[in-house]
Formats: sequence, structure tokens, C-alpha cells
Amino acid sequence: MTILATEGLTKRFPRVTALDTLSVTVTPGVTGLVGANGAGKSTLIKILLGLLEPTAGTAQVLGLDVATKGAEIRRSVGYMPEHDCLPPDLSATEFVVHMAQMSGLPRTAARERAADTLRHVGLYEERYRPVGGYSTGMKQRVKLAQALVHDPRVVFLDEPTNGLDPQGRDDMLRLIRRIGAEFGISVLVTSHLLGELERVCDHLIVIDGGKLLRSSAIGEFTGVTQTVTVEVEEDSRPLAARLGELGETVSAAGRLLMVKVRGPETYDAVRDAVCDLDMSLIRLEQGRRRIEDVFRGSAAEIDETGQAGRTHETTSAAASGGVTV
Ligand SMILES: Nc1ncnc2c1ncn2[C@@H]1O[C@H](COP(=O)(O)OP(=O)(O)OP(=O)(O)O)[C@@H](O)[C@H]1O
Repeated sequence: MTILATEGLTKRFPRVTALDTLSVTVTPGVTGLVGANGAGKSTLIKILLGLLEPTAGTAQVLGLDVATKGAEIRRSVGYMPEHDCLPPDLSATEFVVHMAQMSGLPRTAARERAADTLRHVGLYEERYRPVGGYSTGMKQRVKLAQALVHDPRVVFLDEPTNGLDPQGRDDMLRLIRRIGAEFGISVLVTSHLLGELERVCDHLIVIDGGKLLRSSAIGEFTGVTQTVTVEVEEDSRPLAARLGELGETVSAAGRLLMVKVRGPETYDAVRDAVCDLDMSLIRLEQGRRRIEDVFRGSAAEIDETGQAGRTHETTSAAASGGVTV
């Protein structure tokens, strides 16, 4: 089943091409859309909602053409916009009930759904207070609640962790995971931070300058590496030396040793060396690549394909944890 698909999607503004012949397919689950600021993420979401007309190309959401079925798409899709858009004098309840009614729910059903949804996003106690006095994290939850209140099949979340502190980010990421896993709603979530999408998504789409860099299942980004991480209770330097004598390639990262796996004999060598030195093994773990490492590695590849140097900057900046405006 396809949640959405674009084919050659292009959006040109007078001074910039925001989307450049983008062809992607999204299947059910939680999909991350990652790219630096200005990569074209919000533009794509607005086109998918039928709020912005593409210059060229086509797109469908839930099988509906964005060019002609915008209103129908918006009935089945929830949208959490990036920027603050909440009326400060209304309470969360008043606002979310209003949004539910706008989606066609009768008043009583709207009130019930709003109460349920606010409880799901963790805003039950404070729901009668005016939104203007809320913290950023609480405002993000109200925006999320209004996107969910009409029981959509899909939600588009545009930078939901923006402006949140680490605890708020963790809470929001957990909520996003629950929306996908427990409520069975497919999620398209954007971020300029690769690391946080790695934690919640099943699939990742990476764009830069409006072009597709990569679209893959998370497992394909983070497949196992040929490195094993070894941690012992004692000073690890004698162990590194011993493994070196046994012909293993070892590098140290703090108190951890990274040992290149030649084959099963590498595991035997670690076991024997730890025993010989009478050490206590805490951890022996096969390495998994982090998405950020994949992009560090692929910067060279990208350059070879002749893409603009900007791509390199984007990926390295994203790899270091974030890209700012
Ligand atoms: N209405 C508009 N008119 C002119 N240019 C626009 C308009 N909307 C977006 N752009 C430009 O299109 C490019 C893509 O913008 P977009 O907002 O889609 O990026 P983004 O990846 O969502 O980044 P951000 O997270 O900073 O919003 C940017 O260069 C932006 O300045």
C-alpha cells in the first residue's frame, strides 16, 4: 500500500528551485524527511496538502491527486505546521474542539475527541489554561493534538521537535513513535537532525536543495558494520596491545576498543586475550552504523557524482548533529 507518491515534482519560486524533479514513494509506518533548512521539506508538505501548486510533476496522497483533491486529502490527513500558529487567548480545549468541528465533527463528538487527544499528548491537566501562557513543549503538543483530533489516516509533522529542550525532544519523539505504533496512523515527520529521526522512523528520505539524496528503510542505513566493540573493567591498553600481537586491527575510543572483524577468529582472539590477561569483559558488541556515520561516509560519494559543494556541507553539518539557518 502506498501512502503517498511524487513523480518529477518540481516547485520553482522566482529566486529558488525549492523542489527539483523529486520522485519518492512513502509506505505505511513512520517516515522521516530530513534535510537542512531550506532543503524543501515544508514546500513538499504544502504541495502534498494541496495548499501550494507544483510547477511541474505530480503527487498523490492516499491515491488522491493533489492537483484536484486537496480538500479530500486534508480530511484524511492531519497537519502540524512548523511555525507557531496558536491563538494565545484560547485554551487548548477550546482550540482543539474548534479544529475538530472544522473537520466536520458535531460539537459533542468534537469535545470528546479533543479531551481524548489532549490526554494522549499529555496535556490533560493544563487544557483549560490559555495557550499564550504555555511553554514551547506544551504548544507543540497542542499543535500535535489538533493534527490528530479528526482521527486521520496519515499525519504530516513539520519539525515537531523545533525549539524543544532535550527532555521535550525525547517526549515528542516517544509520542511520534506511539502515533505510528499504537494508533496505526502513518506519519511523515520532518527534521534537520538526522540523529533524532534515526530513533523513531522506519524509513528515511533525505533531500538537499530540493533533490532526493536517498530514500531507504532505516535498517539499510544502519546495517551491521565489520567492527566489534570491546569494553573491559580494567585499563584496556594491555588488551589492545595483546590483540595487536594476535594480528587484530584495534583502535581505541575512550575506554572502548573497536576491533575490526576478520572473521569468527576475531571473537576467539578477544576471548583468549581477555582470559590471558585475567580481565573482566563488560561488553562485546557487533557495531551498527549510525545514520550520521553513513552521511559522513557518503559525502565523498556525493562529491564524486558532481553535486554542488553545498551538499557536502549539508551532510557534514547534519552529521555533526544539526544544520542551522
Ligand atoms: N513562498 C515562498 N516564496 C519564495 N521562496 C520560498 C517560499 N517558500 C519557500 N521558499 C524557498 O524555498 C526553499 C525551500 O523552503 P522550505 O521552507 O520548503 O525548506 P525547508 O526544508 O522546510 O526548511 P525550513 O525548515 O527552514 O522551513 C527555501 O530556499 C525557501 O526560501
